Amino acid sequence: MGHIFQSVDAFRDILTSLPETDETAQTGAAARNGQLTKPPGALGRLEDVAIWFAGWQGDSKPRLRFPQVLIFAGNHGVMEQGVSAFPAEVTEQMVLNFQHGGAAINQLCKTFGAQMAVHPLSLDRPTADFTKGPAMSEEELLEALQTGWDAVNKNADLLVTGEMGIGNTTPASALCAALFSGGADEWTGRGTGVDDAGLANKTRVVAEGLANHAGQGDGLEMLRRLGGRELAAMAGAIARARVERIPVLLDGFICCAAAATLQAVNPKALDHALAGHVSAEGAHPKLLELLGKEPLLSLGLRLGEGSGAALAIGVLQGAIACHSGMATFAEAGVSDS
Ligand SMILES: O=C(O)c1ccc[n+]([C@@H]2O[C@H](COP(=O)([O-])O)[C@@H](O)[C@H]2O)c1
Ligand SMILES: Cc1cc2nc[nH]c2cc1C
Repeated sequence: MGHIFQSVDAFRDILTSLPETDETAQTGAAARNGQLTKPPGALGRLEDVAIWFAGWQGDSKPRLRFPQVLIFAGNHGVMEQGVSAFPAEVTEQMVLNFQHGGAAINQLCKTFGAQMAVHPLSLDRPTADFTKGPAMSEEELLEALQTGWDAVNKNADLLVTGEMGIGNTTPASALCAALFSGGADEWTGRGTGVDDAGLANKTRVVAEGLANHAGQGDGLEMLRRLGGRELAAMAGAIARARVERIPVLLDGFICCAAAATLQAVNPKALDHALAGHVSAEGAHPKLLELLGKEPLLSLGLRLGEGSGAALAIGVLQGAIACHSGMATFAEAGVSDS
């Protein structure tokens, strides 16, 4: 559904009436799963994943042929507060690296046959420092949501949203602290690797953001005040995928914080999404628990750029290949008890 949003409220409206999974396809997939040549439950979580995917694809024997990986990049005014182990210019340098095929995500996309696109969002115009005022204006938030919305290929059958943005674990932590209970210290982690003094400084910055903005509006308003362009673009893409009934794999802490802003507006907004992995960022396990998402992988990654979710494409490919390709007991002439 191509759509030009005239306002953030128009985007908010879309979140109130989202399509649901196809129950018939899901029930059909569950029935098929029960007839496949394996002991019941022997493929463990792969079985649940295939049935879930069947529901969103609307086919009890689904296919996964066209995974899309979208990487959004943004810069952050809050970097003025010294919140990262790396300088802000690395965001743009990494965008060039993505474009030249030299990043981890390029290799993972090649490995799993995913189409990858990189969307830098006004890198020369960082968001405002949220300790001084809202990170974005309404117009800036809207532009980033629309970029994410437009980036989704409606012919894709799986979407991974990833990000690149030096400093962005700080807005992600501030968003979590504002959307859920728990103070700045519970939600703030080391990101790219700040030392103890850096972590204390970051926690102070998150606490200031909370003091200035928490409780001043819904999930999307928090995204405007405390988030960033790449987080908003991921939220826009995840929402678009839902409207197109394209299943989503969420990546690490920043991606999940962006997704949480949608769930804050509509508790069912992430029903079409699974957590690709749990990252090593300190608060990611707690965030996943609050989102009600059990991660598919736990490999100690803390890279971002969609990498953990891209790896989980392989898990989905395996789950769907088994579900749709295996013979039933009757077809194979195997005794079922
Ligand atoms: O995905 C994660 O959980 C994750 C955890 C820590 C860091 N990152 C990546 O590192 C950058 C943010 O870290 P920082 O320390 O600059 O806030 C950003 O480009 C993210 O993609 C990503
Ligand atoms: C080099 C580098 C690559 C990244 N990819 C995603 N976040 C990143 C942060 C850094 C610092």
